[in-house]
Amino acid sequence: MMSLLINGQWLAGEGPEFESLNPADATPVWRKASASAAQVVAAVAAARTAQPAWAALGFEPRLQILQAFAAQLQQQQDALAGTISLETGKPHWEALTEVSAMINKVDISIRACQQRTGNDQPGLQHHAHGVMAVFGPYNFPGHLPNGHIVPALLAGNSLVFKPSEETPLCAEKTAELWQAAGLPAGVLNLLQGGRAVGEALAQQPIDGLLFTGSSNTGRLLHRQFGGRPEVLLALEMGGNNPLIVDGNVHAQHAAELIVRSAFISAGQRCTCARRLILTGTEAQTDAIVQALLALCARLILQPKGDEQAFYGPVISARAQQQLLAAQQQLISLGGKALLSMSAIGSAGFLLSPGLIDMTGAQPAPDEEWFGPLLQLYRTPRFDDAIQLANNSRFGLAAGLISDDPQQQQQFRAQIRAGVISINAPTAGASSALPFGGIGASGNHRPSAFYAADYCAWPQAISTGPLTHDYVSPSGTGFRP
Ligand SMILES: NC(=O)C1=CN([C@@H]2O[C@H](COP(=O)(O)OP(=O)(O)OC[C@H]3O[C@@H](n4cnc5c(N)ncnc54)[C@H](O)[C@@H]3O)[C@@H](O)[C@H]2O)C=CC1
Ligand SMILES: O=C(O)CCC(=O)N[C@@H](CCC(=O)O)C(=O)O
Repeated sequence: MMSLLINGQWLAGEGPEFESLNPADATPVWRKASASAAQVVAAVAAARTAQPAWAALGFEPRLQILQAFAAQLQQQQDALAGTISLETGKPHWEALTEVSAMINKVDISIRACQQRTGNDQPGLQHHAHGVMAVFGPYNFPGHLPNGHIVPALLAGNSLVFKPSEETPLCAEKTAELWQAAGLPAGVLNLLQGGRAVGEALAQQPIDGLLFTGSSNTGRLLHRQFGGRPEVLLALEMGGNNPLIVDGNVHAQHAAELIVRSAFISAGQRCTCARRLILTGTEAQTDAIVQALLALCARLILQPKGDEQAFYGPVISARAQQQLLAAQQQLISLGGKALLSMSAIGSAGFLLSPGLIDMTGAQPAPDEEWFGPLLQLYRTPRFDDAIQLANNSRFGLAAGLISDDPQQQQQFRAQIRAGVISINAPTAGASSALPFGGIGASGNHRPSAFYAADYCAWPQAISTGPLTHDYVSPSGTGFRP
């Protein structure tokens, strides 16, 4: 069965078979063969051959193909959302917002490319890097790889896309839409497979690697790229995101923002809040906790991508077990389960939300647990809350819920995170702004609006009239 797209041809993989499952009931969705080492080499060679003509085509014709892709997405919106929902377990309404983000990415990338790396400024032009590899995560199998693919193609690069092994069908459907949009053969190649295929691709003679995924994998890639400074490496990684809440705010409003920050997508967003830090008096923090618990009790959780559900299952049995083990670890460190996260149903990987009070417990590991597990810390003083929030090796997202202008000002000045929110959910970042973290969350190559920057390299041009004046008779340093 055809699983790879190389030089415009759908081919059967020659590596080991693997499958993706529907997280709602653990039934198989996609089962095909991964790419062999030789097919990885062939995909990069196809991209290398196709790239010069793609770059030479010019900005306008490339832009038209991107717009045709957006039109394809528009036409297939419901079907693609169905595939995303099937393979990730997210509710259909949420998968539809993911496809909308993919559509909007095209116009935003065109604006970003013109503003940040346009060729109409005197003395400056930009060139594509050449062949870029794109590695995608499972949580947004459409939108997040698309956030690299669209700007990279617009800039004139050719690509080899290696999606997450959890979501091969989403990638296959997206690649079909690129073909239908008229993208020339070899400009976007698709390789399916897991870690082995990723490692093989990273070792190829590519010009850039655009990665969205976990901090551990990003670090491995960074190590693998040691000694290859000429290869562009853009790493978008995870976070251990704090959300500070001032005890003076309306408890119900705070609870709604906390739930949207921590539990959207079953906590499977890199921007989800992981550490809730409540400041204020005991009575104030108790009121917020009570409102939060009451709201969590009203959450609609469905194993299948139900239209009504707030969130669906986590991606796999392994993820589910890791999250339950993480909760156990927090409890063994002295955490109190105010809401115990537990597996729901006999099939599928649904988890109820968890809230563990870590106040006074031994320090929790500074890890990203990618699911609906929220740690709670109470501290009376706002200064301490900021310190606690910054006490992480990560620096992706951070939130503040407070009406106090002074607290807002202090938060803006002192918080160490690339994506911050004030009285808004931590998740749901804008594509029209830069998106990336500091510390262990990235390598200072933010994506979204700034993706244009890592998709092209600048060339400064000096021009002058061709005269003899450079070596003038009166010029310093020359004999008349
Ligand atoms: N900062 C950001 O923009 C975002 C970050 N993420 C992060 O992604 C993670 C969830 O996604 P996952 O799919 O679990 O990430 P992951 O790191 O397991 O996988 C990402 C990609 O890298 C590949 N890969 C894994 N090991 C590899 C290796 N040794 N060499 C080469 N390639 C390898 C995978 O097959 C996949 O295509 C979370 O940590 C989350 O925070 C997710 C969304 C956005
Ligand atoms: O990449 C963009 O266009 C903007 C960033 C974005 O969409 N972020 C999303 C999802 C990322 C994640 O958390 O996995 C968000 O902030 O919700």
